[in-house]
Amino acid sequence: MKIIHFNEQMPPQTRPAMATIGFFDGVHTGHRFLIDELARQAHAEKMDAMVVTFDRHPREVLHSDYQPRLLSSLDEKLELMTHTEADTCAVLAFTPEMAARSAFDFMRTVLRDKLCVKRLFIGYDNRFGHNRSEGFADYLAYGRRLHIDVKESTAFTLGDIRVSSSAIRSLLNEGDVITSNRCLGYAYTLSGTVVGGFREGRKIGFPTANLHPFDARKLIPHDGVYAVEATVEGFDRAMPAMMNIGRRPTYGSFDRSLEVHILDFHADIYDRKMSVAFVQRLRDEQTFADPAALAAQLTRDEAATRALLT
Ligand SMILES: Cc1cc2nc3c(=O)[nH]c(=O)nc-3n(C[C@H](O)[C@H](O)[C@H](O)COP(=O)(O)O)c2cc1C
Ligand SMILES: Nc1ncnc2c1ncn2[C@@H]1O[C@H](COP(=O)(O)OP(=O)(O)O)[C@@H](O)[C@H]1O
Repeated sequence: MKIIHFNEQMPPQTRPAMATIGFFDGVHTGHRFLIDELARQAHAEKMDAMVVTFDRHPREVLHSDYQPRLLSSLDEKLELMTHTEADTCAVLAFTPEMAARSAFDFMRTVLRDKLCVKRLFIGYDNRFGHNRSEGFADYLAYGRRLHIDVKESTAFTLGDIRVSSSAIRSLLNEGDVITSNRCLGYAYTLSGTVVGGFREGRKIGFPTANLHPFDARKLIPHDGVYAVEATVEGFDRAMPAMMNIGRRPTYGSFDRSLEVHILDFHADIYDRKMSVAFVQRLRDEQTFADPAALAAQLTRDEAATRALLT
């Protein structure tokens, strides 16, 4: 897949494209359904299948009160896009100038003149252009003037769930990683660096690698204990592990931390990159009478993790 970092000075694309536009947070099953249908049509007509997206969430630039936590960083999104049938992903810097453009101006100067878009698929709930003030009927009318064939795509559902980034955020905020993973089509993952903690873990026989996420904007699932698959830089396979997201109440009250104990593993991994893919939530975080009681529970959590992952 070709990645274009859009800028005003770039020469126009010459290959006619069928495109879709959106933030595509998480590149979930609904996004992939839309992109793969677009690609099928584009390839049948010998056109480029193009995804047009933004480098950051519009709300971040517009300083909106509600800032959604993200399902994917830009790097993760581009990596996920390589697993779709899209030929090209055009990444636009979402700047205040970009936000100020009208939908018509955007369609004319960016989509038609630079990206050579001939057909545009717009998600059933997608809006773009200044203040998101227009709707599908307007895009259709602008498309007629600009010779862009505008199509509306339908909602993708899995059983009774209408898959959307916000629905998946809600599921992760409730700790329902099983349903969120079904909607995503892959296991939700957090990546970061292993940093030092309080050195209590090893005293109770459960050393924990503390994960410091690369992107502070990523969504952290609901507090609690999870079975996860951990991948550590320098080790070639995913390893069964258990993770606590919380404030370690047994030891006092602390900021939220992400602590991962990898099963059957003994190595110093400070400063390494680590990714954890969520598999299942095991329980709430609890306050134990003492570290020995915590250790006894961790032994039970380990057995549950082993039963799930090995
Ligand atoms: C799977 C797992 C579950 C945990 N559950 C709890 C818990 O319910 N309550 C708690 O106070 N600490 C819990 N912890 C312990 C803390 O997350 C942390 O590992 C411990 O305080 C040691 O921290 P340190 O490694 O930074 O010294 C759990 C740890 C793991 C790995
Ligand atoms: N099985 C394991 N799972 C996670 N980390 C481990 C494991 N074995 C050794 N380690 C190492 O031990 C460190 C954690 O030890 P711990 O006593 O919990 O201290 P701290 O959390 O303060 O760093 C990890 O960062 C890692 O380098």
